[in-house]
Amino acid sequence: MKGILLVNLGSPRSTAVNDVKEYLDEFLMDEKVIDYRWIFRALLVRGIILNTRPAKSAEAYKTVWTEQGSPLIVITEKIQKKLQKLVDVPVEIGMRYAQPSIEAGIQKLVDQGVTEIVLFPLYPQYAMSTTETVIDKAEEVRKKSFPNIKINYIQPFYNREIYTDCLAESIREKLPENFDALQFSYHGVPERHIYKTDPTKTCNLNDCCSRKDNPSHQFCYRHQCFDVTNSVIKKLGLPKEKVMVTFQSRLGNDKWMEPYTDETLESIGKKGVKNLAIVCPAFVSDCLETLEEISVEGKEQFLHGGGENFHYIPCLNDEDRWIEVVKTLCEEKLNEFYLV
Ligand SMILES: C=CC1=C(C)c2cc3[nH]c(cc4nc(cc5[nH]c(cc1n2)c(C)c5CCC(=O)O)C(CCC(=O)O)=C4C)c(C)c3C=C
Ligand SMILES: [Fe+2]
Ligand SMILES: [Fe+2]
Repeated sequence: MKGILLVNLGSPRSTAVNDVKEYLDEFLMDEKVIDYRWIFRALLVRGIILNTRPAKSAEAYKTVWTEQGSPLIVITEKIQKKLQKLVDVPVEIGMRYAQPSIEAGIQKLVDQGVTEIVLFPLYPQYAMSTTETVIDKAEEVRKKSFPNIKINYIQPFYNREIYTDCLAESIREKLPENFDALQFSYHGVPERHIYKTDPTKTCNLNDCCSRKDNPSHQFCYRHQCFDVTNSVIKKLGLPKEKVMVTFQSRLGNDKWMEPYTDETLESIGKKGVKNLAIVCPAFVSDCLETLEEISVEGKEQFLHGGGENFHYIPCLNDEDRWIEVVKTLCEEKLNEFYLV
């Protein structure tokens, strides 16, 4: 029997500082997120970051937390429920960090008689810190606890027409009538991650990411962000001069991909962008990074820098057209089981 596991990043179990600390410890001690040797990672995470960040992050989580819990988990559950109505195989969810874990999600499927799983990492673009770590974790769990099940992974879907059509339509409906610019703010990654995962060692984090057809693109997060932006603005008929791509949420002292979202928001008001629309297509579901960092902090930065109207465009969340895309991508992979 087949089944589907939807995997998202995960959130702390509550907004208590200790729960946030436990979550950040698991997240940041992942070698695909902070890719230093264990001892240096532990010194940085446990010796520095976890002393101050949990309290700050807990305050931020409090501002977005709902009665049902973390927005990211609540929305992932909504996607699961809607998808379950459209497909005739069991659908469960699992989080890369904290609960419900990937292991718990697989166990639920196995308890329903599932032996072949389509696992969907809910990230449009590939990154070592997203898709890759999800697959690593799922393989670790499979080998340890479920050696007899098969898992078929859905690959990043940034360049699938059904996805970019869906995103473009969603943005079109939510764009305000008047805006001077549309900003695409993607979660950032350290530049080092891009070089590290480039099998061709040709990406220079510059023009090569915007070039067409380069073998490095399959593992280039930066290219994949540009590709989504280009597809969407073409479908919306927007001129490039009205569009910006920036990268948010940097952490630590490494050089992260530029330009930075916060610096851009602080400066564009003075450059004449008074009415801004902003969208975050690295996330399929709204979460701390969109609801607090962009909608609250980002808005303040923009207004402080001379901007006047800030319009946040929500993620795809549980929109019906997005659930149809999820269904199609899952069904393609479910059908592959019949081919082997
Ligand atoms: C969408 C893709 C994501 C990438 C790429 C990514 C890389 C990445 N993130 C951190 C550090 C943090 N991220 C945090 C929150 C967070 N990150 C993503 C997604 C990506 N991260 C999401 C969806 C969320 C929100 C989770 C939620 O519960 O809503 C946090 C925790 C919050 C905070 O303290 O600010 C950290 C820390 C690194 C270091 C990294 C790449 C190396
Ligand atoms: Fe992150
Ligand atoms: Fe590139």
